[in-house]
Amino acid sequence: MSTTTQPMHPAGIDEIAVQVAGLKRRYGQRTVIQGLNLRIHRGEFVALLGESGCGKTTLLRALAGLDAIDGGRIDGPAQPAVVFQEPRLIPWDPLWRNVSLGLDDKSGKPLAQAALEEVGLGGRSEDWPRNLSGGQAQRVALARALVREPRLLLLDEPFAALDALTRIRMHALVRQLLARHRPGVLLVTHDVDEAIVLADRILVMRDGAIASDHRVAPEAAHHRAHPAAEALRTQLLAELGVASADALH
Ligand SMILES: Nc1ncnc2c1ncn2[C@@H]1O[C@H](COP(=O)(O)OP(=O)(O)OP(=O)(O)O)[C@@H](O)[C@H]1O
Repeated sequence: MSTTTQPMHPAGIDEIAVQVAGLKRRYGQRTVIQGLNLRIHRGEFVALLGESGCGKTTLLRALAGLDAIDGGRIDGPAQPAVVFQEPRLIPWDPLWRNVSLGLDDKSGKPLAQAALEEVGLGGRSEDWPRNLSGGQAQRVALARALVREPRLLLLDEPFAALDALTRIRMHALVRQLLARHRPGVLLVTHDVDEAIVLADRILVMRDGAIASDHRVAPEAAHHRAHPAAEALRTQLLAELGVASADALH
């Protein structure tokens, strides 16, 4: 069973970050995405859940312009910002240069320094990627993504490789950063609780399309044990084919 509702986006936000209509993507004879529709506004945080292999990364790569599409339309920025599971930093460039990649050095360096400051690494701009922890490296990747004030930010499981405490700190940081920069965000994750904590809307992908679209009530995002969070978690796990009791183990 799925609940396909068209939730309201937060008040005052009407600029579209990306709009997808009738998207189709094939690998050889195999159709992975078929007739997918999606709209994300600026300032809106959308999480995408779905069983392994359902096509989440394929969708993200299409939105990122990394892969061609076989049908439909994507109306959005040609080069949105992307953060992957691994930070993908250039080892022989200091942090500021990693963050200002593609910008010219003169204007890029102060922008990169300000972005590093924002992610709590203000004193480290001349340092090297090899000297960073996993969480710090991922903060540099976030700074690099936000330094150009993107209209659309794509996050492909960016916190999956981090330990639980670092992940919680990253969630708080991401919320702060996004409140300031207000891109539209699409987060691919396997973590139902991460989706509830971070997202305004949660989409479940199935059979190559968006099967359901859930608005996250603010009280559910702020309190894990709130009945609204419990109800949404149970609903999402059921849609993903996992009983809630199994998810605890
Ligand atoms: N380059 C490729 N060539 C052929 N098939 C591919 C390719 N990339 C992905 N696929 C197939 O497309 C389907 C969707 O893959 P995708 O990586 O988008 O799934 P996913 O939902 O992101 O999975 P996961 O949650 O496990 O990361 C899978 O069946 C996969 O085998």
